[in-house]
Amino acid sequence: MDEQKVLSIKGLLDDTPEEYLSHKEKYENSIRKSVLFYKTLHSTEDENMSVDEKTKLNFRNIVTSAIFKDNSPFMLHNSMFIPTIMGQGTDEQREYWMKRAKNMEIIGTYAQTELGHGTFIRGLETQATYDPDTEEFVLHSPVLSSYKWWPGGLAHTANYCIVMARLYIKGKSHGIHPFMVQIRDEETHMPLPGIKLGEIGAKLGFNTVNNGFLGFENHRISRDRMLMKNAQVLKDGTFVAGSNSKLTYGTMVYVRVLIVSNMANMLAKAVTIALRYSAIRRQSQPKPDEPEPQILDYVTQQHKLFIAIASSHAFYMNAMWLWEIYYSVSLQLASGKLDNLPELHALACCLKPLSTIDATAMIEKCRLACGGHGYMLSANLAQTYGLATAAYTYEGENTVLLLQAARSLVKAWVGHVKGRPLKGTMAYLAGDSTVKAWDGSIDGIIQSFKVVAIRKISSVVKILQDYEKSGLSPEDAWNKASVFLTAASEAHGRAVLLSVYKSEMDKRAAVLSPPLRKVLLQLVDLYVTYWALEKVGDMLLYASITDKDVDELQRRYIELLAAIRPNAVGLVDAFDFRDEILNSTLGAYDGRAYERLMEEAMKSPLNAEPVNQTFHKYLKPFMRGKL
Ligand SMILES: CCCCCCCCCC/C=C\C/C=C/C(=O)SCCNC(=O)CCNC(=O)[C@H](O)C(C)(C)COP(=O)(O)OP(=O)(O)OC[C@H]1O[C@@H](n2cnc3c(N)ncnc32)[C@H](O)[C@@H]1OP(=O)(O)O
Ligand SMILES: Cc1cc2nc3c(=O)[nH]c(=O)nc-3n(C[C@H](O)[C@H](O)[C@H](O)COP(=O)(O)OP(=O)(O)OC[C@H]3O[C@@H](n4cnc5c(N)ncnc54)[C@H](O)[C@@H]3O)c2cc1C
Repeated sequence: MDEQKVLSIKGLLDDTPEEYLSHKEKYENSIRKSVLFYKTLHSTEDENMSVDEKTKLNFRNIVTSAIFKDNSPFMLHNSMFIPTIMGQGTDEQREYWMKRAKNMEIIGTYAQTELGHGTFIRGLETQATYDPDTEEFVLHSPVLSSYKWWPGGLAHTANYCIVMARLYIKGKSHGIHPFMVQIRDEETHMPLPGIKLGEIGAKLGFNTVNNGFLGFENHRISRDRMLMKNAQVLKDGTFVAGSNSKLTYGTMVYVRVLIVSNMANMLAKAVTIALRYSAIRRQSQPKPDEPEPQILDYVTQQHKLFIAIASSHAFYMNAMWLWEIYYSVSLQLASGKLDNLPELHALACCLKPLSTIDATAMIEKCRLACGGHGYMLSANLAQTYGLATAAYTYEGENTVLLLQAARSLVKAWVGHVKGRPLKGTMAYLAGDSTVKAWDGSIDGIIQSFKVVAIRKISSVVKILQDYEKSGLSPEDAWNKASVFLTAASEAHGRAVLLSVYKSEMDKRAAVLSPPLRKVLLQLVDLYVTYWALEKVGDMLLYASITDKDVDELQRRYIELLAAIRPNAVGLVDAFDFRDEILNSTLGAYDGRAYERLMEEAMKSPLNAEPVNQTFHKYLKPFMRGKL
């Protein structure tokens, strides 16, 4: 069913703006709409759809659920609960649980993070102790810090949950494994015995996702509730290890890839709002005898916004490219071939951080570009920022992931120096690490970014080796060099983002009409030129750019802004967001921002009466000196 039909469903859109609801009302309203939304979508699903098709439809669920201005309490059900069953369950477990989950007979979440640990998965404390006498696992939260904390939908929505817990058999720890746990009665929705559930409280955003906490008091589950695709516990308690303990972390890689495409979507929404508003907003009078210009004609405004359009395209192209790698590695993993998993992990550890760092910063810049009206919640820019900035932290905090990528880059470089061949997205590290003369072409600039990455990686390896020669342990050397390790990962990520965007666009250019090709390639040029100027220090240090070249780059950048200006509104219209999904007084297609701002203002409960009751209760006595 297309968005048109979905969005026309009565009751799906809010009469009372969510901003004026209480924390509890926001959640209850979001449940009401999520149920309406999914019922509508599921009522149209063709039962003959393959699982893959349905999964894609669920992706659309998640994406279109953005109309709630926040994310749905069902978000984790689709984005992690179902993918974990798919990726970590045996065929039999998949068959049973996927049917129930996809029909929404059960609602699930993914509980890994604890009050005391988020990044350090090996430090998780929730226990799953195997009892061979009863063929059960005993789930227990030994201390407060072991309570699951953060999972979306956990507080009041989900009745099942994938719990990542430390497996103990006969007193021995066998690491972290996934367990399917029913947490609420399917009829009464009451928490089951030995299970403590609750909500973690109000947050910067995600306030309808129902993030919760979960504690176990010796809660028993049957043996078949451990998802046993990658490792097994036999009836007698024998532990059968998987081919690679990190396969348990597979859902995280999947979601990190999903996040890159989601950042493309979030940034596209924000720049659509800000750019459309910039086209209708007129301000100041630089030329006395002319009317106030559109603020979009200020080059500083173009500088704030056009890079966001290009970045959304870049993230989308990189996400589609990364999805292809993900699917291919997933097929290889299914046949026991693991050797490309580290590279996929390293790529996700670069692109998820860079896309979330850039998107968060550019969404905030879109808000700032709208002046006072950008500060209104009715503009839906603050909420979009709140959703995007969460992705800096969840699914692997960005610094930690960049350090993970550095781990792979350092290993690859040390291996290369010893003569081991480099492969895949790291093959360029074997390339020439000096730029003879600055080549201001787009391909030349991208090559310079690769040189910057090579030089940063090789120099941070030298720093590590010098620290270790000085007597530091590898761990202390690593920590001491970690600022430059993350810088090396960022440089690698930049080189990947730029080169993939360019190459993916070049592939598509051949089938585009000449006018469309011209505009889209202008965005590629803008993106590459913008980042060369942003990283001009690295270019000066490693890519032999001169001050004359920089001057040329700056002039080219300004010309690109001017060239894109005539198509700017068309470029955001091409994202094709319906007004209901933008959900913004500033970004509506008809450009009636002022009327919409007033309409929304009048919905404030305070405007229901001309004099608020506090005047007579407090103000008047106060002003008469009688308080
Ligand atoms: C409205 C539209 C919405 C659209 C959808 C958008 C997406 C929706 C997302 C839902 C929103 C919110 C939900 C959020 C959920 C969560 O946050 S779930 C919890 C996520 N938590 C994490 O990601 C924890 C991060 N920590 C880690 O990944 C690991 O602990 C870490 C990488 C830090 C490694 O820790 P260490 O203990 O230091 O190291 P070790 O465990 O020994 O591992 C190092 C070793 O293992 C390899 N490795 C690590 N991780 C992986 C992996 N995932 N895959 C493959 N390999 C992995 C690593 O390369 C090292 O290998 P080496 O050979 O030893 O070098
Ligand atoms: C909106 C939101 C939704 C979430 N949803 C879920 C969910 O559904 N399910 C779930 O399981 N979890 C969820 N999480 C939790 C999320 O996965 C964790 O917050 C995340 O993994 C970071 O862990 P942490 O919070 O413990 O931060 P920490 O790891 O404590 O990070 C704090 C600081 O310490 C630094 N740091 C930590 N380790 C290192 C290191 N080794 N080297 C250098 N610096 C380090 C970090 O860089 C950071 O600056 C969610 C979080 C948010 C914000």
